Amino acid sequence: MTILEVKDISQHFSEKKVLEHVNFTVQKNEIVSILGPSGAGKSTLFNIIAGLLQPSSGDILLNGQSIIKSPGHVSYMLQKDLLLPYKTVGVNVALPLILKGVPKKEALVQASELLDQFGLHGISQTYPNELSGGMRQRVALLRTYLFSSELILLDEPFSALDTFTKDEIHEWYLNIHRKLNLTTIFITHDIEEAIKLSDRIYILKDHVLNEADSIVISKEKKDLEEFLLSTEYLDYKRLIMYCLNH
Ligand SMILES: Nc1ncnc2c1ncn2[C@@H]1O[C@H](COP(=O)(O)OP(=O)(O)OP(=O)(O)O)[C@@H](O)[C@H]1O
Repeated sequence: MTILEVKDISQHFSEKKVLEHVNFTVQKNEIVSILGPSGAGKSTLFNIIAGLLQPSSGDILLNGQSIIKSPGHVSYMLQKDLLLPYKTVGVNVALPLILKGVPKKEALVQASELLDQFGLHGISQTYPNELSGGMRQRVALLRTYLFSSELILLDEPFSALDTFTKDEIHEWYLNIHRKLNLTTIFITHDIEEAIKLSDRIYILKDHVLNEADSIVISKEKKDLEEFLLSTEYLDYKRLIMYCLNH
């Protein structure tokens, strides 16, 4: 089932052409990555999907309804976690519920349950600066989920983390994605991360991105470690590097 349709989006800033006839879809429960060189227009595309930027032309449909220049329909998380430092982790996670009008006490109970469910026991009463980078990102991801569960946009959420923490958080995210039935679009520069996490990869290059050029990653995600050592994985990597360079 198609959740998101990006229809013929073009974006020019004065004379500068950034996106030109971008067309793709995202299906329910997919993880889709958008890979592309620096300055290709990935964040611009996310800002358009998030309703923060009006494109020069084209349309964005969420479940068939246009969401052009209409923020609040999708959840959007940037590289920096933007947790409120003077609020506890529990309040930070509960914030979307409180903003939706859920009474604070009830919101805190729900936030605490969500933290417990996803391996973050006993940190509700702590403050963000008491947590490691990886833990902060997990807290921020759970908060992003509570903003709206339909579609989550993640702009390089793991790029500041070290390899070891990244590996752990990838496994963790795949788990919550599955359990919470999420649909996610990732922006990343990291080819390995894209192969590991995605069902499909789109490459944004020379202002263009087309549904027909998506790379489908068919893998048994049951054993991620085995997959990362397989020739199949290397073949995907080679293919993506070729697409980025030609
Ligand atoms: N508001 C704006 N006005 C003018 N130019 C802009 C504006 N926003 C983005 N750009 C330009 O559009 C191009 C694409 O920027 P964007 O941030 O979308 O790329 P990106 O692929 O996300 O890059 P990176 O991977 O480095 O974050 C850049 O050349 C940038 O300078």
